Amino acid sequence: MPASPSLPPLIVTIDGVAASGKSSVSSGVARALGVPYLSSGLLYRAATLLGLEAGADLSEAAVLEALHTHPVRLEPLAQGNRVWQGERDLTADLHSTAVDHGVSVVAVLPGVREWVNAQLREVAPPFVAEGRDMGTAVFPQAPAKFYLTASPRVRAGRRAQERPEDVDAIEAALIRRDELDRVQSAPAPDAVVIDTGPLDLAGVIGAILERVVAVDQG
Ligand SMILES: Nc1ncnc2c1ncn2[C@@H]1O[C@H](COP(=O)(O)OP(=O)(O)OP(=O)(O)O)[C@@H](O)[C@H]1O
Ligand SMILES: Nc1ccn([C@@H]2O[C@H](COP(=O)(O)O)[C@@H](O)[C@H]2O)c(=O)n1
Repeated sequence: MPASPSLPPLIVTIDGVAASGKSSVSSGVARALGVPYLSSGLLYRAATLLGLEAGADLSEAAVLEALHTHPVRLEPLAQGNRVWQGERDLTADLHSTAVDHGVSVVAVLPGVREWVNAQLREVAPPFVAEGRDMGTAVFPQAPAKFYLTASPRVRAGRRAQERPEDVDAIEAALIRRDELDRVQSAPAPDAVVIDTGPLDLAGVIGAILERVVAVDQG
């Protein structure tokens, strides 16, 4: 009997708009599958933090110089990613208001996108990759792609439970970030789009796992 062809190690991509649940859902899916997940957003945030700390403008040259001088690396754990600069753990500083405001400006710089994509492509699959363009630009070959959405109000309401900020201000900031990120945030044509508004976290994770298992079994 001929040997059955072996399937390539699985890549699952989970893209979506800001605060749609990408990291919580990716962590849940990754833990269920026993694989790591990769947060591309944390790398864009780290590039922004280094650019801000360098004190210069957030120009491409300044940000790339900062990344070159102080190399950072992603630690892609299933329970939550961390970003390191040598022995310094940057993770807790990556969701500040200053980084939130600057990140979309840094993320459109082509050299920064190349830097992030190269870091992600160095990781050997299987894994879950989350962000905006995982299923389109970075891992277009992935056999299982998902795109998460929810209304700005729903997303802001969820965020307001994590942060002591006004829900209207959070909603306005999310709408601004969605607009600035629009170019790289188009769903892959072969992605399954999930409106997470009516679902709880377990419901979204369950829907994705059901589909992933079907894809993985050929
Ligand atoms: N389906 C859901 N039901 C209820 N709460 C949810 C759901 N999905 C995500 N959340 C909550 O919404 C908040 C935002 O989720 P999360 O941080 O995972 O989103 P994200 O897309 O990774 O955000 P960002 O784009 O800012 O990195 C978290 O508090 C999370 O627990
Ligand atoms: N694939 C990606 C991922 C992220 N970005 C940019 O980074 C910002 C922060 O990402 P979060 O996932 O933490 O929301 C996001 O607003 C984008 O500007 C990106 O461009 N591509």
